[in-house]
Amino acid sequence: MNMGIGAVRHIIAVHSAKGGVGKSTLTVNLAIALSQKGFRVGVMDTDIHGPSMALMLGDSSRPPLVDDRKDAVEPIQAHGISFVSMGNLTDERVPLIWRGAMVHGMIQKFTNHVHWGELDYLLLDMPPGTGDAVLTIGQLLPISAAVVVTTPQGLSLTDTRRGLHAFKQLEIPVLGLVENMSWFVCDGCDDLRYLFGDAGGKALAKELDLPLLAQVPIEGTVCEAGDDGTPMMIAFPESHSAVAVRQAADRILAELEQSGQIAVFRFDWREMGFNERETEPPKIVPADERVLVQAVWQVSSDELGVQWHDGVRDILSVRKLRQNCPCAVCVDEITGERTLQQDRVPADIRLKQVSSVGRYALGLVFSDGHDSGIFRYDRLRELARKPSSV
Ligand SMILES: Nc1ncnc2c1ncn2[C@@H]1O[C@H](COP(=O)(O)OP(=O)(O)OP(=O)(O)O)[C@@H](O)[C@H]1O
Repeated sequence: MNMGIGAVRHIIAVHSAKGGVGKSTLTVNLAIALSQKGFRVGVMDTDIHGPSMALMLGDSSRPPLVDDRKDAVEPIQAHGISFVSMGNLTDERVPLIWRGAMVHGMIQKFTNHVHWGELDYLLLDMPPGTGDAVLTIGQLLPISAAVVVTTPQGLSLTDTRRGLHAFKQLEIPVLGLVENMSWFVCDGCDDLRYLFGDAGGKALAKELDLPLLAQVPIEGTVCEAGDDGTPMMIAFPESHSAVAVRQAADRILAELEQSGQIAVFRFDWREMGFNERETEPPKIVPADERVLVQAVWQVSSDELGVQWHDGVRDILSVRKLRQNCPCAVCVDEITGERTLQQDRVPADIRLKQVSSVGRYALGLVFSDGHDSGIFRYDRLRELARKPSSV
């Protein structure tokens, strides 16, 4: 994916339906486990209301500006990974009570104004729960896949299901569950003891039809290392929890490979001037041929070009797009009937803005001010093949 600045191959969301289950701890340690395998890894702390990355990675400094630019910063480098967190921009002890719109703005800043450079994996420490913030992030970023963290005591089927439903809506595949604080080693006898029996995580995974990627033990060293700013993958690389996190990282890579998941590129542009018709897409085509949409470009003032994964190119008239807007204002949600009167769409309608929505759609803003249409790629392709009347 092309981020505002830099290129990221895969974005992986680490999520939990409930707070306090160790999602941030696992995000950081998974990121380090992946970097120890030789990958270039970044972490974006999207848990804006409760950022903990700066503390866990032991660096609360401000991100440095890129050269002499005022609008771009470098991510902070710590323990072999890059990261940004609100914890580097505000005092972590001050809770942020922000409205959704500001969360949206901050994610855009973390995406467009951070010089991530070339990354193999960008891990997102997601906000807990299944609220708006998760949907917003899923729509703003082309997330390749998600990993769900739970604990034996947090094994709430209903909550986890709700979380999974949000990912399904966003067409983000879930690679599996990681059960944290699942077991411990008995001090006296070295036996493994499961806090609530070893079947909990397995049963939940079975119930949800997801792989159980790892069961991470509860260990004092995890907490200690997190509080000290040196994550346990570095401070205690031979601990039971480090071994389990390495196993989770291996499984994530394997599941990602097996599921055939691919990185999707991100784009966001406003109306631009042009002198001639551009029938060739610009050279922003990712190498992977499975990417559903390889390029989107402005062919002329009233045409949009799309190049698909199979090399097929379509040129869609902007007026036809506006006439076929699928939003609830233009189509009756219950009957499915089009309420927008086709002939009322001006002949000279233009596009003001085009952006990718998550990994599945285009968001279009038209010159008549209409901005609520989300055009799914599959429907767009169908539309391109419909006779041009409507
Ligand atoms: N396996 C573990 N063993 C011991 N302590 C752990 C383990 N995992 C996490 N912790 C501790 O549990 C606490 C909560 O962890 P963390 O902040 O990662 O949770 P979270 O799910 O990200 O929370 P939030 O919902 O606030 O974002 C921290 O003090 C952390 O050190």
